Amino acid sequence: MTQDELKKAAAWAALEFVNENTIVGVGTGSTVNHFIDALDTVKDTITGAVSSSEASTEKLKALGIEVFELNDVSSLDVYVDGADEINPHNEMIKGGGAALTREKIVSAVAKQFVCIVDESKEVTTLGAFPLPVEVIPMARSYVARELVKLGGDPVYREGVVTDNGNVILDVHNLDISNAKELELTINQIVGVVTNGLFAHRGADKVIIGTKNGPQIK
Ligand SMILES: O=C(CO)[C@H](O)[C@H](O)COP(=O)(O)O
Repeated sequence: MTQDELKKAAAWAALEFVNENTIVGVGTGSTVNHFIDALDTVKDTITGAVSSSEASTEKLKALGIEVFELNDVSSLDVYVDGADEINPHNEMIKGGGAALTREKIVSAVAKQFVCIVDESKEVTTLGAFPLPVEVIPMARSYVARELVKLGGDPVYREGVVTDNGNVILDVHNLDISNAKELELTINQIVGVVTNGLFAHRGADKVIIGTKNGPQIK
């Protein structure tokens, strides 16, 4: 099976966590795109969705799924999203698609975070995937120097502007043995909007697309 087929299998298995008459939190990325296709098959049973990116919003609306503003929704049963890496504690690196800030906001509102990944995303220790950090544009060089002090090698993701009008630094070679601590440390740097460590709000359920079928942990 290809990586995309494994992503698709994990995404469709997430329908199990979608309840009737609810608003579903929807993430961003190629795995989530499969989930949105799956959601299309049950769209008459749900109230609608809250989305974490312009890209997902566009896809949801094109299928006729109503997209609500997060400010108009007081709670979400479930948020379904992919990840770039996930460790055995269900801590993740996210933001490969530059949607990390809205993803963190929508997931904070949800009672349950269901992470959908193919098996290549499972790691023992986070950090082989460079950590995305969303930064206010004028703070880019300052934040980069501070990230170097933390042992990282930040690389400016040229040509990318987030849905919030900010830029992304992808930080290589960080020691992420303590993801919760590093998440807070990086958030303390002035000019950082969010970093892609989802450790304090990790996944509650993980659906892994494997060659033997989707496994739910
Ligand atoms: O965090 C994300 C976007 O900001 C995605 O969930 C992550 O990059 C995984 O993407 P894909 O499903 O395409 O592998």
